[in-house]
Amino acid sequence: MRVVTASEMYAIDRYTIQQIGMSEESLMENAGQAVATVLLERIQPAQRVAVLAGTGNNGGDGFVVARVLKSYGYTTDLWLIPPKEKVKGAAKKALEIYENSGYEVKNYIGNEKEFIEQLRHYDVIIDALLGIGINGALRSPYKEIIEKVNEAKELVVYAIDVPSGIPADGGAVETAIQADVTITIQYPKLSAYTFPTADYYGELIVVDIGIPPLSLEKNAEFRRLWSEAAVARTLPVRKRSSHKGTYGKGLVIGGSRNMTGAVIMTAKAALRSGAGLLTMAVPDDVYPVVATHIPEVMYHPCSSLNGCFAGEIDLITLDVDAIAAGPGMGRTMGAKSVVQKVLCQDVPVVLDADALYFWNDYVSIIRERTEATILTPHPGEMARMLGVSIDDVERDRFGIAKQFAMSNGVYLVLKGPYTIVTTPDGKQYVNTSGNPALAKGGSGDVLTGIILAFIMQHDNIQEAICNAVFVHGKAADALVEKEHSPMDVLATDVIEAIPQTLFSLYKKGASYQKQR
Ligand SMILES: NC(=O)C1=CN([C@@H]2O[C@H](COP(=O)(O)OP(=O)(O)OC[C@H]3O[C@@H](n4cnc5c(N)ncnc54)[C@H](O)[C@@H]3O)[C@@H](O)[C@H]2O)[C@@H](O)CC1
Ligand SMILES: Nc1ncnc2c1ncn2[C@@H]1O[C@H](COP(=O)(O)OP(=O)(O)O)[C@@H](O)[C@H]1O
Ligand SMILES: [K+]
Repeated sequence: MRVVTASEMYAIDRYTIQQIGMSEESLMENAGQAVATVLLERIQPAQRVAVLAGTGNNGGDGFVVARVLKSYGYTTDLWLIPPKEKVKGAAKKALEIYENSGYEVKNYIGNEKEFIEQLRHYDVIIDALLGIGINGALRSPYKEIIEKVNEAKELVVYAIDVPSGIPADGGAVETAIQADVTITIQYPKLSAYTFPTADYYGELIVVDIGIPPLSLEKNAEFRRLWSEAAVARTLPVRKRSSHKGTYGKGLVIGGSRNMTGAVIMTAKAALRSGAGLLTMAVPDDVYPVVATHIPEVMYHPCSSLNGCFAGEIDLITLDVDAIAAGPGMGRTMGAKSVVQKVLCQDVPVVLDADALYFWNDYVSIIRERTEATILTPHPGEMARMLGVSIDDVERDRFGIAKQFAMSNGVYLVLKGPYTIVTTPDGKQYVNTSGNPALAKGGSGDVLTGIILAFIMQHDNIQEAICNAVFVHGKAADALVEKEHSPMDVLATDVIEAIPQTLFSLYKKGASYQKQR
């Protein structure tokens, strides 16, 4: 499933109309019919429905929906919010068809009191007020209407395309429809995967209105959801002839006197995710503490300074296939020196947490690297690396991630709900698993371990990273689906949930894997 911006959606519509030859009216009819098909499955015939329609084409979709619901015998009122003469183009045509079918329009203007009075008699509201064409702050009377609808908590609200009032590409929200369900036309918009806008969507359903894929290819950047089916299809299959070396010799670098747990979790997660051989490089001051935890791992104690890395690490002797550095490493000159040495190795490198702290001192080395560099900042780390505020990052997660990954030639994992993986050539993948149980210290360390293990086992780095991010979130989902609340989950629980998550994904992919 691809994800688009508002301007891409307009370009797609234009191309479909002008180059492919479908009429705007037929697209609107398809949109309204597709939305109505979903509604007919969900709304009970006894429920009273109000369709609230605005000036633009979102309102146009609403006219089609109201006509279909009425023709199926549903008790439906169509409330037209603007004066009728403001409705233009395809929407005007859809309104004419509605009226020619013998159906009545209720005008909001002049009947504001009746509208408010009626509101409490409805069961269902179809929000066709504003779509992706919203511009600036909400104007009257939309603001008041939306506030009234939101106040009526017993109403079930279905929004068409986007909840009216939210910016389609994401950003700050002042007033917007709080939908129970949003039925999005053809492709989900960015705002469904950024916050605070995503909170207004409720359940998201995407309906196809028959736009040919060529219109998308010609007019939209590559941005897609990475879902369970994609993971099941791309998880690597272990060959019967394989041995531990087949699945990579990984190195996890981290730990310091104040933070011994992070690196242990990274290493455990890597082993649970299939790393063939794993070595942990830790400051020798903390080695005795760390070494008691994982019998399967090998150790490479490094010289310490005050419980942290002194700066030396013998990477030549270690001879590894991939490295993850950062968890619990501390922000010392010694740690910086170790990371610089790591970046000079010709193997894929994952940098997380403290290894991102001296970003400006690494940029020039990273840009020269030929093997993959994978950075996994959370929004706070991303903001610091860019010298902007966290709000700036959150407002434009997709844009910022793309610009950063392309200009530095890195794979960027911008974490958070709907983690975005961006490749060095700017392709973007939105993760669909995970829940707030992961909002706890240590979650990121676990993810780093899964990524390390997966990049050693997949042939394709993008698939490896996207699958790792998905498995991490899915493990947390599995925990809260049974036995755990979102409050009590520990990062170590997430590691323990990796086996069942991989088991279920492998089962789902089994039929596909047999065919290969
Ligand atoms: N071919 C197409 O373009 C299709 C469009 N579709 C629908 O059309 C929608 C986009 O249509 P439009 O471009 O007409 O945009 P909207 O339906 O979002 O309406 C924009 C209009 O709303 C008013 N408006 C804008 N900002 C406002 C504000 N802050 N406060 C109050 N009023 C404001 C203005 O009159 C503006 O012209 C999509 O979201 C989708 O629902 C679908 O029918 C499918 C086909
Ligand atoms: N509300 C949430 N929904 C989904 N995933 C989340 C949520 N909060 C955090 N996560 C995930 O948990 C991880 C947290 O990483 P990070 O902030 O680096 O944690 P830490 O540094 O404490 O290990 C990321 O993978 C992030 O995507
Ligand atoms: K809407």
